[in-house]
Amino acid sequence: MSKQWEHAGCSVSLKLLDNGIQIAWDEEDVEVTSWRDVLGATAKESELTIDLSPYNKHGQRFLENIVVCSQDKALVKRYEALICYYARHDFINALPEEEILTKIEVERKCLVLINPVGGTGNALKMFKQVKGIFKAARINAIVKLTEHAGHATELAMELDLKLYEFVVCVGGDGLLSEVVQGLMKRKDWSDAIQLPLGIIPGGSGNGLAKSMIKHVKEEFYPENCAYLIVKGSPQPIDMMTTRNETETFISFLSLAWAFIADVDLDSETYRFLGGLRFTVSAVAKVLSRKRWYGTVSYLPADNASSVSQYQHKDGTVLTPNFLPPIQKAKDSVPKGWKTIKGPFSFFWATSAAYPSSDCYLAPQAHINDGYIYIVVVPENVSLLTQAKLLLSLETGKHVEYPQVQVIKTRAYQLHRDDSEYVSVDGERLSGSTIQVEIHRGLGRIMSLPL
Ligand SMILES: Nc1ncnc2c1ncn2[C@@H]1O[C@H](COP(=O)(O)OP(=O)(O)OP(=O)(O)O)[C@@H](O)[C@H]1O
Repeated sequence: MSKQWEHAGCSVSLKLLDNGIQIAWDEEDVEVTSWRDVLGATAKESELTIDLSPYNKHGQRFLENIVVCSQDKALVKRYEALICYYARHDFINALPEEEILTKIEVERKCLVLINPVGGTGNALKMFKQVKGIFKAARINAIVKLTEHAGHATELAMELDLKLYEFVVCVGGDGLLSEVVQGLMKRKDWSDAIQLPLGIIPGGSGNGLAKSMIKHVKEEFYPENCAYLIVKGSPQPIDMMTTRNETETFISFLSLAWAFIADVDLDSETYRFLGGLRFTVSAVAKVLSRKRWYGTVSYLPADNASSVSQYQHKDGTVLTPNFLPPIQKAKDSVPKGWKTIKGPFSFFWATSAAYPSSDCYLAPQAHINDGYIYIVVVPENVSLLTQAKLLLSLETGKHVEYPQVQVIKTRAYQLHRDDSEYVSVDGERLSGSTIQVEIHRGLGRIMSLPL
């Protein structure tokens, strides 16, 4: 064993293997750190610092480093380049070593938008907690705090798309939604929406961050979300045309009506209660025995297997494939669609498994499977059943109740009394008719393969 390196005063051998970085003190004393936990490396003279992000017993990632030294400075430089490359790329399918070493390293730069008032107002503190992960992965993070509602939309509309590799939102789903609206309002929207986004959960709902982290079997901590961004690559994410008679909105997560939307709205009254406000508002709503009247029509998933990628008409407009013209939607439902009428006890549609971090609403859903999952209870249920259903949302067990229908679709429309609250990715949408159609893989998000 050739020991060209020193670690903590001992001679060691350092090897880059297909399963990770191996440090061996002798034949028996060998330690391998998986490439999955390696973020990068920095050479300084004869010293090589290898930055790692392993996890503790709770699955929370943290920063750690190994420092090794060699008198051979060319070797130190060589290992720096190779480790940085293997930390980002698949080792087995990697380029030959000599090719990696001749590659000119391009600076990785991202824009980080922080909503200082999102959730409990902790987003800035949260970013400070995770920014070392960006540095260790050699990503230059340019930070901007949003100054008012709508600011992220303005920034996304003006953004030079060539400036950043990706844009990270430290805030809730509402902040990411603002960025998406800004990108989609641009003339070059079809290029702009390909700008990869990332999310660190500094809001209240944080549904997208939770859905992504669960898909890749990581635990839901800000550090793990940052890790997912820096170790990840752009992955497709579905987005939805969501429209009423007068406006079109692009959503990526959910539409809540009935019980959930009302609880969300009413909880504002109880803001002084902090995190408890949702529970208090939910209990009050269950006891009120309110039911919601309306009609839901949808295209069954089986009838739509061949299409619903997205189309740009004349290169300018994002055009739905399945939705009927909204003006006629009230009087006729397209052929092959199904309709269910209320009273409803529950209605929540989502394209991700978790529309909110504490609700495992659609266990089957995947953010790029091209489907929307409408979870609906189209009947009156007893107070006890309703309470049980709501309590089982956290674990996803609600889908086992016979009263719960999970409808898989690519397009649907909802008619209901306009005075009733509907929220789309946390934002209010009015109109007595609302139509939604999913566009598979319209956007991109930074993650390990989903
Ligand atoms: N500086 C600011 N002052 C006031 N409002 C802001 C500011 N920056 C952003 N906002 C608004 O805050 C809204 C909500 O933000 P965000 O989504 O980050 O948090 P949240 O609503 O608590 O979380 P979630 O959307 O996950 O439920 C955004 O839609 C945006 O319009």
